[in-house]
Amino acid sequence: MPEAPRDRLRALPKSIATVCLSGSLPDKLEAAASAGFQGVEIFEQDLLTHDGPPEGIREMAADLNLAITIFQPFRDFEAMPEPQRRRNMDRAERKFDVMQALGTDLVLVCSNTQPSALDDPERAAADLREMAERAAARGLRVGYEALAWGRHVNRWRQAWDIVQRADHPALGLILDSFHTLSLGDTLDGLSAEVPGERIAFVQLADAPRLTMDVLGWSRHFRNFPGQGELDVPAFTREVLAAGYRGPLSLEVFNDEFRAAPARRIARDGHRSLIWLDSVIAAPSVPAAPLPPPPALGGVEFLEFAVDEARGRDLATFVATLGFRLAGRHRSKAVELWRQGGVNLVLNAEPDSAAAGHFELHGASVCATALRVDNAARALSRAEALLCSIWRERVGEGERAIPAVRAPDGTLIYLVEPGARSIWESDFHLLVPEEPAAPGALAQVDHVAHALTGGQMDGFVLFHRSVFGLEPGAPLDLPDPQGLVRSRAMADPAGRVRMPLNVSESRQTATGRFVSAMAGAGVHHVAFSTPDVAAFAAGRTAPMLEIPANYYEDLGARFGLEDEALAALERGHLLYDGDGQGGAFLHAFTVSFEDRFFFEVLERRGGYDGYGAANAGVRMAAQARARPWMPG
Ligand SMILES: O=C(O)c1ccc(O)c(O)c1
Ligand SMILES: [Mg+2]
Repeated sequence: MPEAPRDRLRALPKSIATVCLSGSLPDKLEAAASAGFQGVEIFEQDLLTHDGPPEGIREMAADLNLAITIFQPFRDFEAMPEPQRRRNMDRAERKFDVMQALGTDLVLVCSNTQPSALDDPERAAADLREMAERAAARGLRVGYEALAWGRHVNRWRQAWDIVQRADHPALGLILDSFHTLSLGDTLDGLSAEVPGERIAFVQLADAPRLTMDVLGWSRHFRNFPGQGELDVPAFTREVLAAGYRGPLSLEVFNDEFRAAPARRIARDGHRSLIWLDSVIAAPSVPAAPLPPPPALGGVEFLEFAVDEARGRDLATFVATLGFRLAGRHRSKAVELWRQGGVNLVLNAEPDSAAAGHFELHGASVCATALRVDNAARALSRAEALLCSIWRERVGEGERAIPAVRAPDGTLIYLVEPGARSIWESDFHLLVPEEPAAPGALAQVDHVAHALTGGQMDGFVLFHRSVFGLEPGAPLDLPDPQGLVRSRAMADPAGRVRMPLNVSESRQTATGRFVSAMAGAGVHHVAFSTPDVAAFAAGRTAPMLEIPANYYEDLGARFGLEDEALAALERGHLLYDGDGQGGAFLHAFTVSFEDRFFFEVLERRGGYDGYGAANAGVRMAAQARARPWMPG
């Protein structure tokens, strides 16, 4: 019986190129092994800069149980005129010496980029045949990869044509998802044209869609599968369908990755392959290697780390938005503030996860609780995806809520609907539920995060793989003090939404937040209401002032009546439309100590975005506004 693609992937060794990781070569090997990889690609540059013989690398890798899957790259080899041709053969022999010392049998030859290279597939094939013959004499193999910017060879079909012409058992084809997908090519037809055993090696990388030269794109902006916008799952499916059985190897050139701790990046890399494994499954495959992502029912609560004084201030602030004290924890210094389906937990309990967070970051969101259909299953998925799990100590009779630690160190609690709510089991509830006033806040619509440079890809992968949130297209938002890059994550039903913002500048709204917070965290929380006009009319919250010019322009852009514009302006409301009858009305509070702020919004007619068109106006207003101060 033919194996299902998914089962094949699970059996394939997972490898990562040393070029993905920061640090010395021993650091890189150690990080790859600790993240659970079985193999590494050794980049020549990492070997050249290493102070020690290749035999030492071989031993180090063996001690870590890492296979050296390939040595690379070997450049500008094929189809060179003489005398370079002869010199290249000598160069190859010297690389073979290194490979034997390293203990790897495969070398990657990438297609020639030299202007002097001949446009002659027969010559390219003859050169590769000779190289393969020399390799075979030592028990080694050669793989040929088309670089997307190769002088004459840049598509996998051209590389395969040359490999076929060379017709040597020690020469195979190397496929790299970036080179194929960046040119708009696919592997369609691969399994009909290339026998699996002729594929010598497979490299995987994703990337954001950028309009720039492909070399620069490849050298600086690749990322791990699931972090970018290329169809790496489709690519991988084709490779497996062709019968390839070798390693799947991550090869990512990325400036941010190379500036980040190697262990974190290696763990993200392994997580990306586990995720890939789960999404390439054909629907007909029965056994899931990963429990499916949870069905999400929204945000059950947000927990703020405070001390007693900050807790009082924050309570005063949220009261202006209509929240009421609804309960006190049975055994801890924790209050519940509630409105509609929104629960805000103010945690001032010493010696708790919240207290640790407060020490480090000050008043801020330390945990988000998601409503999930099955907490145990969600937890086992998270564990399989290399996440760390947290269990807070609980008092007698209180409910233990399991949590996953997010990449910023905050907790994500998993709350399952139960016979007794966590509020009933853990809190003395104070006020009975009342019917909602007009304009009352109903749900948490989205929780926006501010990230420090280099954190975006890790966050995207974490939320995509663990919770099944899908990333939207990356957006550039203009702050008066610099650029904010944004990407919104949401579950398919739109119940959990999480825009992620990152800024290189410390002066933008995002950058100031990250400075104030000493790290990444929740930047703002948006609440939905069925009637934002009623909210605005009855508001006592300190809202962000919006300049009159904004409303002038709005009238012109959307053809709104003067009456409607005046109402928006009175309510400090921003407006966006999706061109399909959907509309978005939203207003912002000033910030709480320049740390975080709240948004109140109404979605109409299926509007699915976040008012990105208004982000520039909001950020400029925030640059002018003073934070809210108690009293
Ligand atoms: O950027 C490069 O030159 C380069 C080298 C080797 C590879 O395998 C590759 O994909 C790119
Ligand atoms: Mg490659």
